[in-house]
Amino acid sequence: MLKAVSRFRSTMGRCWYGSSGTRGKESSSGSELETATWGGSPSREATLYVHWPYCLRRCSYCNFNKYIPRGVSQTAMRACLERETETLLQLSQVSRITSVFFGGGTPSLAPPSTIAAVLETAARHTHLEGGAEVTLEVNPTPVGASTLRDFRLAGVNRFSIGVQSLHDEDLKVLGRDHSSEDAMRTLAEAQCLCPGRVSVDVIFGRPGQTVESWEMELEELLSVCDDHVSLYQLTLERGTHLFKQVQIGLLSTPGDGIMAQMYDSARRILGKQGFLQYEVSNFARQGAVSSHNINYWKGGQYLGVGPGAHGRFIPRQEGGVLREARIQTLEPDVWMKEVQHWGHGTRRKVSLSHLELLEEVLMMGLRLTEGVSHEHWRQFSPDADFQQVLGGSTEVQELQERGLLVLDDRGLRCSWEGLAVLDSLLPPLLLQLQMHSCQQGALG
Ligand SMILES: C[S@@+](CC[C@H](N)C(=O)[O-])C[C@H]1O[C@@H](n2cnc3c(N)ncnc32)[C@H](O)[C@@H]1O
Ligand SMILES: C[S@@+](CC[C@H](N)C(=O)[O-])C[C@H]1O[C@@H](n2cnc3c(N)ncnc32)[C@H](O)[C@@H]1O
Ligand code: SF4
Repeated sequence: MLKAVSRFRSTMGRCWYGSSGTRGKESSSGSELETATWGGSPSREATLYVHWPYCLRRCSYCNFNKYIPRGVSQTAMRACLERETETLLQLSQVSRITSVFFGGGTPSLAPPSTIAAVLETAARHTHLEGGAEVTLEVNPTPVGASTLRDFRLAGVNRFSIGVQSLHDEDLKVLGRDHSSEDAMRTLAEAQCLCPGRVSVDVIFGRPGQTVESWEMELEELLSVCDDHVSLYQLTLERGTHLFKQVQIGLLSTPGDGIMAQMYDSARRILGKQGFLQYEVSNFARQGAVSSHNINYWKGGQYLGVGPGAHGRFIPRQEGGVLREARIQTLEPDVWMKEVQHWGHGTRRKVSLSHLELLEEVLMMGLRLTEGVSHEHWRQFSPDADFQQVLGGSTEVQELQERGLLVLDDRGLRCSWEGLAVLDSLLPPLLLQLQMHSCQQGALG
């Protein structure tokens, strides 16, 4: 049986936990090939991700990098975020920031002046266009109308609201500290401030949920929401409270078949309401796609600032020519000390080989409904097109014959059915890519 695509972890997770990140080399010995490969894209451009690591409490399902604040110095935190932004901008020699995303944790707990300060720092050192997408993730509880307005004034022009569910009982199980009424109010306030640029995050596959109740809940949400919806299938993360509750039999989550039905019906309902699916978990109408997240899926450069933030960029100031995968120190107090001392809190950096870069382009790009176009692939792989790389694989051909994968004059993409089982399609594709790369190495 085909494995369903994990509609959460790999959706965003691979943006920065790329497999290649753990296999790359710690050195950064460049090669002509890498420079040429990456040279095809506008490498002086990047997006900026800023991680706010604090939350008011821990949701039962979440294993993101977050901490309950105890005596945080807002002044020091702000200074460190500004300093690290400056350092990474200089290191990358990026001249244009095309979007900024404040994620977390709960960045709506940050003082709006801190958000403004980071944006001003970015604008001081690079070209940050007036219309560039600037997203802030918002938890429906702690933020009042005036604060959302303050964030708007600070430069935020897109809000991503963590609604998660419209059922109060389920919100309790998830350990959320807001009600569905709070979520509705926050959503309405956000829509007044940024019409057409408000997104909602919803989790499905919750304990006790049925396909019918999910369909009704989604219909209700779509009657009030704006033009962007992100649907995440609940992932039971080891070490979380929810994981333990399920392990000891206190709660149970729907089985794979039900999860697949929930995903399928959600896609149909969203489609009927005019939402186009543009990625495994993301749907937009009126063209309200998130340009920041699309940059991850299209293999663009990004800088990651703040505790635990991930980045992918070429450190040009150091003479680097290979793209590096970077992760900043996780623990906020330690991260702050490092930034105060060194100007940045990069804990780990590995150079990505050409093959690793291509693997990322494929894994990330196939999450998009449009897939990877020939033109896009050529930017990273000028010497071997899809036919040359994948043509020799009977397994890949079989996926095409079964109608899961499409390779045509537009490029490589998943079919409707294929997108739902993307995790099963990737292994043969990656294997073929690796074999092709080995053959080329042997010939060269
Ligand atoms: C890490 S949170 C940060 C934003 C904000 N603190 C919030 O909770 O809305 C971003 C999104 O990740 C999703 N998420 C986190 N853990 C998840 C899990 N185990 N399974 C599915 N989705 C998850 C939630 O939908 C959440 O909106
Ligand atoms: C799950 S996504 C939700 C995006 C949202 N649905 C939207 O449309 O804007 C956002 C989360 O991914 C994580 N994230 C995104 N980019 C990151 C990066 N570069 N480094 C570390 N975490 C990142 C953060 O935890 C953030 O809260
Ligand atoms: S889901 Fe959001 S609010 Fe809940 S613990 Fe995770 S980051 Fe914090």
